[in-house]
Amino acid sequence: MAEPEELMQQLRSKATELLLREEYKESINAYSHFITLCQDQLHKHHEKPDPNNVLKLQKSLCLALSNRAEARCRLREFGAALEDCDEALKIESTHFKTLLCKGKILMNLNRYSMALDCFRTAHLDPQVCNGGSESLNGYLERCKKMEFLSRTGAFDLSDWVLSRFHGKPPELAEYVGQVQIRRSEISGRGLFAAKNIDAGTLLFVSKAIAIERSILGGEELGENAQLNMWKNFIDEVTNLASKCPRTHDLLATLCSGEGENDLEIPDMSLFRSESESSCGISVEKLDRKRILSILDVNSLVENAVAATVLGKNSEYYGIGLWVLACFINHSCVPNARRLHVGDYVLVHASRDVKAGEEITFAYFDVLSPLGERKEMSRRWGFGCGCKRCEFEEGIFSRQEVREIEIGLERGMDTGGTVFRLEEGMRRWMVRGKEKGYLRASFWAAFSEAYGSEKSVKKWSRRIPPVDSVLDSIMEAVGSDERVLKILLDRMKKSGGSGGVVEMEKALKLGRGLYGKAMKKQAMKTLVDLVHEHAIN
Ligand SMILES: C[S@@+](CC[C@H](N)C(=O)[O-])C[C@H]1O[C@@H](n2cnc3c(N)ncnc32)[C@H](O)[C@@H]1O
Repeated sequence: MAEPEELMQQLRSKATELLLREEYKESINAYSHFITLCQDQLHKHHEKPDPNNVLKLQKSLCLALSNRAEARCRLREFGAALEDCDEALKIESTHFKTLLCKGKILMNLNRYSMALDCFRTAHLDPQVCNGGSESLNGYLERCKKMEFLSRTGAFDLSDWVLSRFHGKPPELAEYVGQVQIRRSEISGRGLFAAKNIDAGTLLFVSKAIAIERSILGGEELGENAQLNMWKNFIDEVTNLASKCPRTHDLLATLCSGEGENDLEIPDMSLFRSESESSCGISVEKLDRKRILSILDVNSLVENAVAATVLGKNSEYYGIGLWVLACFINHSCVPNARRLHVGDYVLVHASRDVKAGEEITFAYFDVLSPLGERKEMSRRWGFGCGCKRCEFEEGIFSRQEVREIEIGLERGMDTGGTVFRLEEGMRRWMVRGKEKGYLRASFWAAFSEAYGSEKSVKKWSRRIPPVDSVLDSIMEAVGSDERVLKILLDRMKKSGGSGGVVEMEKALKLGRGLYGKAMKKQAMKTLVDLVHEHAIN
């Protein structure tokens, strides 16, 4: 046997063995060596053609490229893996193994319809009849489902919720609904509703670029453990950005805390599932320092106050990056909430939103007074200038409001506090939504006063009915678990499940909290879980 051929034989066996042993890096090296030799041989044949040998070499090259793509795919080096697949398909356009691998890569990149094309072409291969069909059919079916979901946003979590999160979470896919990125009056860019949207409507579903999770030991996660998580998280994102051009370019669209108002408005197509691997704009290469700043400004904690994590217990803490969610600014009168399911975030309207209105999250607890919110937004690195903060600046500077705050700190009767505040609002001519703002700011007093039987009895003639208070808070700050809990407690105390009107109200709150991805029966189960304190 001629020497190069022998070497090639050895390299091929070694590369295959390493691939089977899941030693992907080493396998890639061996395949790369083999591929170079193969290409050299083919080049030589170009000058002195020997059709039989050329065919054999081309077959070997195609298979080697396909296997290297598989190894690269396992290491999540999707960009390079796709290039290998395309090279292999240039040699043999219907190569079964390559089409299967390319389909899997495209699914990982959320390019479902292109993945579907690959699986459909692979289906035409005669190999399908020789045992390859089972896994292919599995991928084909999964991909069809994901393509449909990403196009329609028809997610339904009902069965999983009804089984109280037993079993695997339902399959999700990335989806972008009626939203647009535009210049924001709040700060930099923001996400906006492209049409009128009612409470509970899904705005988008996004898969995390990366997530780092930990189980809480005791009450909290220790400082060291937190630092460690943070470091691992930055390492993972940096590594992914270096391997995947699309991830890199998506990260490059995010703000790093500087020059926010001069940042470009990215095209929405970049966030749709079928977008190209790279966004095509020339961006400066991100270094670790810049990635760190980007993560600092944009990462989200899964179990934050304005989020619900389904299917996990409360002993759990996770930090992650969901790109489209990074364009949502904060408001103390937010209109959107997020639901975490596996590695996906589902963002929905938490109350009715008008076309052109900015979509906003609560970055921190908005059921707290102005001073506390100011402190929390300072920690985030900005001063919030939303309309509620603007209105409350005037109100909180009043001597009477200061006295109420001090009274509360000193343990003043909460029913009395509510009474004083409601009286004050009448005198200061506070009307409509603004009443909801102030009630939300004094939530601690309102929840205690309306949550205690004794207090309700003592003050019921002098303070407004709980329903109108809860309605106004919900209208101001959207749905919140704590508001729902008070409503459910009242329904229970008034005997059983309460009236139809109250149940409808609870379900409406539920839709604002968890979105419409659940049928009525599943929403009832969720609402029950809230009452049993089993969520968050
Ligand atoms: C996740 S980004 C939001 C999108 C950002 N505006 C952009 O253009 O990329 C978070 C940053 O937006 C700004 N921001 C968000 N909400 C704000 C608010 N209510 N007031 C002032 N700045 C805000 C802050 O600079 C914050 O660090």
